[in-house]
This record gives sequence, C-alpha cells and structure tokens, in this order.
Amino acid sequence: MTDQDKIFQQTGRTEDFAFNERVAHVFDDMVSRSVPFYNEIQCIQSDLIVDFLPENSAVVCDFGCSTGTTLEHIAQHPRCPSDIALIGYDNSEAMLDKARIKLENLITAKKASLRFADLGRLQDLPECNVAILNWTLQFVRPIDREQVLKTIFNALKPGGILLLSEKILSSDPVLNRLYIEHYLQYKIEHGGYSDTENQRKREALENILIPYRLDENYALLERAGFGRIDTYFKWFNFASMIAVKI
Ligand SMILES: Nc1ncnc2c1ncn2[C@@H]1O[C@H](C[S@+](CC[C@H]([NH3+])C(=O)[O-])CC(=O)[O-])[C@@H](O)[C@H]1O
Ligand SMILES: O=C(O)C(=O)Cc1ccccc1
Repeated sequence: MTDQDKIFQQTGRTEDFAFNERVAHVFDDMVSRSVPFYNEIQCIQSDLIVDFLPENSAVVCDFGCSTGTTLEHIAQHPRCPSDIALIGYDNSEAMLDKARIKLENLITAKKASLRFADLGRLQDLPECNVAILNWTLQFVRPIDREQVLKTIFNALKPGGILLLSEKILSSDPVLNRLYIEHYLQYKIEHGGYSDTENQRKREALENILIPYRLDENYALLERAGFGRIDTYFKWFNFASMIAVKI
C-alpha cells in the first residue's frame, strides 16, 4: 500500500523536487492525483501496446518506470503474450525498490526485470517491440532529449513503437495560462490538494520539469527517425503520443 502524498503540506523552504525515498513512498498516490486520467491512460495504452507485440519473444522497455505500474498493467492485459520480457529502467533506487515489490511475481516468473539506468547514458539496450517514456523525458535536460530518443529508436525493431507522454506547453500564451489554471484547479477538485500545496510543488518543479510544446516533441521524434506520429490522448497541458519506427 502507498501512503497519502503530504509532501508539500510541510512548511519552510521548498526544496527542488527529487525522486527520493520520501517521494517514492507516496508516489502511486501522488501520480494518480496529479496526472489527469492517469489510470485511463494506463488502460488504453496497454490496449495499444498489445497490438504491437508478437506472440513469441515480445520485449517491452519502460524508461522512467517509477514503481512499475505500467509494466504491471501490460502483464495483466488479457491479450498480453505469455512469452514476454518487461524491462523497467529508472535512475531512482527508491523507485526501483517499490517496483521490485509490485512486480515480485513477474520478476520471479522471469517476465519482468528492473535496471538502474540514467536516460542520458543508456547502454546495451535489448532489441524491443515497444518502448515507453511516460512523463519522464520532461525531466531530461533539453540538450540530451534528442540523443535519448535516437538511442531508443535504434533499439526498436522495425514496426516497433514508442509511447511518449508529456506535460506540454501550448504555443498560444493565453491558452497556455488557461490550461495551467484548469490543471491547478483539477488538482484541487480531483486530487484534493490545497492551493498552497500546488504552489509549493510548482516552485519545486521549476527548472526540474521542463515541458516542450507538442510540435517540439513531434520535431524531436521526427529527428530521431520516427514516422507515423500521432497524439492518442490529450487533456489541456498533457499529451500522450505514439510514434512508429517504420
Ligand atoms: N535521467 C533519468 N533517467 C532515468 N530515470 C529518470 C530520469 N529522470 C527522471 N527519471 C525517473 O522518471 C520517473 C518520472 S515519473 C514516471 C511515471 C511512470 N512512467 C508511470 O507511468 O507511473 C513522472 C512524474 O513523476 O511526473 C521517476 O521515477 C524518475 O526517477
Ligand atoms: O503535479 C504536477 O505538477 C505534475 O506535473 C505531475 C507530477 C506528478 C508526479 C511527480 C511530478 C510531477
């Protein structure tokens, strides 16, 4: 069980956001209260993923897997092949510790494995059918993002896909402001966070989470070599994209 996220209820100086033990401990609660339609996205994303998996030797890599929720969803999909390798990567040991507990049965059955890795230094990736980058590229330094996508593109088999979810900016400043206001209101109404918690988290994420516009993400994907790019889910300042290695 995950405890309730009270991280930004504390008073005092706001520190930069980090995926440390305290955050990992409450992460499932935090992410489901902070990312609009988080659970629905996990469900429709699994539907898409299984469309691209072969019956034998299917490989799925989840970069920035956090507590392993996405990999667990895929394994539980009724059309998930039994011959599958689900590989989760993250650069937070605290997150991987939580994922190890959640995926214990899959790890014992040799269907899942977890690897400590920094996205900026990915090495020896296996050939994969599906790569996932959900709300993680936004934390990678902008100058490193293209290389990360190129490395993932090279690891994908032809016909394989990348699923990329990001917090995004609108190109129109007026709409951008409106979207952010609606998002903060969403976190109050649906997430149960207070105005002060929202403000503190916003401060803590500044310079850590750097969103791009949708067209900037598309350009990055195109430069990395991807074709057939589409947005399969969008909600104000959040977008989930699919990109195919043709
Ligand atoms: N450079 C990096 N290298 C590797 N991992 C990183 C890096 N930077 C951040 N991370 C990891 O990326 C994850 C981002 S959370 C992903 C949610 C998940 N995908 C989910 O669908 O539940 C999204 C969020 O917190 O908004 C964290 O686990 C970090 O440790
Ligand atoms: O809460 C936010 O402002 C977000 O952008 C989502 C989020 C969710 C979990 C960790 C960091 C950011």
